[in-house]
Amino acid sequence: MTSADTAPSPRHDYDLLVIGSGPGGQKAAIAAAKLGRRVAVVERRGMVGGVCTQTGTIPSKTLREAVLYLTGYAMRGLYGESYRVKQDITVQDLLARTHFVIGREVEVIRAQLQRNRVDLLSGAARFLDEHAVEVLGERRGEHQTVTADKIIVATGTRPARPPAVEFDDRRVVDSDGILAMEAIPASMVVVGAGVIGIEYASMFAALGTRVTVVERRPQMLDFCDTEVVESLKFHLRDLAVTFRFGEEVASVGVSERGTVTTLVSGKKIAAETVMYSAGRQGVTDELAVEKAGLEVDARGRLTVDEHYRTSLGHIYAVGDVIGFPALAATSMEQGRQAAYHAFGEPVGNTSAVAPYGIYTIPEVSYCGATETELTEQAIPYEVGIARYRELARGQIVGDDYGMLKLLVSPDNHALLGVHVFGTSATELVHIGQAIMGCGGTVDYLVDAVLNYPTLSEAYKVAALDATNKIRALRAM
Ligand SMILES: Cc1cc2nc3c(=O)[nH]c(=O)nc-3n(C[C@H](O)[C@H](O)[C@H](O)COP(=O)(O)OP(=O)(O)OC[C@H]3O[C@@H](n4cnc5c(N)ncnc54)[C@H](O)[C@@H]3O)c2cc1C
Ligand SMILES: NC(=O)c1ccc[n+]([C@@H]2O[C@H](COP(=O)([O-])OP(=O)(O)OC[C@H]3O[C@@H](n4cnc5c(N)ncnc54)[C@H](O)[C@@H]3O)[C@@H](O)[C@H]2O)c1
Repeated sequence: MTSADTAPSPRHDYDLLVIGSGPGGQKAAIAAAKLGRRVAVVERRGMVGGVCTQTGTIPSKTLREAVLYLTGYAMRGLYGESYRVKQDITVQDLLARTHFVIGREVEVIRAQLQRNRVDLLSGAARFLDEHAVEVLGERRGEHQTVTADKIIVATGTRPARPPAVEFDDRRVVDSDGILAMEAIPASMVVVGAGVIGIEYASMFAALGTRVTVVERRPQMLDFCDTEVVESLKFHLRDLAVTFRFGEEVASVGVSERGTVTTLVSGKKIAAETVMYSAGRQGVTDELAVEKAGLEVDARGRLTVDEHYRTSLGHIYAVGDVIGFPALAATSMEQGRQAAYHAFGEPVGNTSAVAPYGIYTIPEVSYCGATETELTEQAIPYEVGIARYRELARGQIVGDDYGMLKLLVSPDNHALLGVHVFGTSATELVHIGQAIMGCGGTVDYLVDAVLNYPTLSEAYKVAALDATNKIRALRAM
């Protein structure tokens, strides 16, 4: 394929048409507008901000914040196990905050698009040919055809629903349906121990729901540090979560009194609610991609090259619709990079180390390699650990379980991986990411003066731990 055509084309209504206003679509649109291009975004009514804002990242993270605050969970280390901010927490208590944040986020997104002169076209898009898209509005017969030089597909995913399971959005729900719950269930089965399943399992467990997690694989979150996952499992079990690993759901029965989940092994689990979080499916079925000459895979996803181009050089795809890693953070960056590439703007380092944040209770975050990966690749490393309970800030915030682990090369002291478990893990990880991204070594942390008392101090403690071990080894 030749390099991107950068000349504006007066032949089409827009230089760029973006389908979907999630993180990938938003950043693609604004990046192109900043380059002086005529841009439009197509989005369904009531879905501005995408899955991210309406049903995924933002509601789940706001719900988690409300759970942490109202249950007093984070303060129990200081005030005792019976500490609560509110005794009888209702769904209304939890969802009020969520609706408020979603509303504000939608306003921010609309304002950002407006002030960058990006047209927001309301409706569902479908391809007519490789440059023309029809936008179908909510009302019958309401449609318009728009043409564009370049098109970016950012249509995301929706929860995969196994055909054998009857979802009633009341007792048997997915991660969309859970946001419309009428009451906090006393018991719940979570099917699938992926990130979505474990985040919601921990939230409901903190609310006092008896949660059973059923997962087909023998383990959960196996891309994370093993020790961190063990600590998380310990904490969740302490909150009365039961894990059924290596088990598969055979059927889910529903009655007025609740649900019975039958596993292939014959076990039966009674619960008020069943939440399915067993993967997601690309939203391409209404897009008529074949009219543009494109194909999707069995899970509705589009395949792209390293510049996010589909098999057609002028149609790009970004975000969850292209699959792994399927994060809001990576989707935004893919959107920006696709737009820059489409209009010939140089893109920076595309292989920069990216963090992973899992908003369980307690939270988990990491960047770089895990111990398992380094061992498999026969790369030597030393481990430096800091435990929150030995940090003054850890005591102040009442976190006596958190830890930060650095994986360090004994040869050149390069930081190979950073793994954090506990309070503010998803924020703290960025210090390590910055050092890794700039090619720094752990020596910087050994010599650095950090604010005291902070959780960031964990970096210095862990760096000293790793270098002490490396020095001891050298002295042998
Ligand atoms: C419960 C949950 C929690 C999550 N938590 C996190 C987290 O903490 N951190 C994180 O980084 N990621 C998280 N994610 C993942 C994150 O939400 C996604 O990676 C991100 O939203 C993907 O962005 P996207 O640009 O692909 O578009 P999406 O946000 O998926 O939005 C796509 C948009 O395209 C629109 N669309 C689809 N088809 C059409 C069409 N034909 N015409 C017009 N519009 C169309 C849809 O209406 C939708 O609004 C979470 C996801 C879920 C479900
Ligand atoms: N904090 C975050 O960054 C965050 C939060 C939520 C979601 N996400 C993203 O959303 C995406 C989707 O997450 P997800 O958790 O739905 O999907 P997933 O594919 O990661 O996990 C689904 C899990 O369900 C299991 N499973 C499937 N069918 C089963 C069955 N019948 N019985 C038992 N177990 C079964 C699978 O083995 C798998 O472990 C992920 O790729 C993730 O990146 C990110």
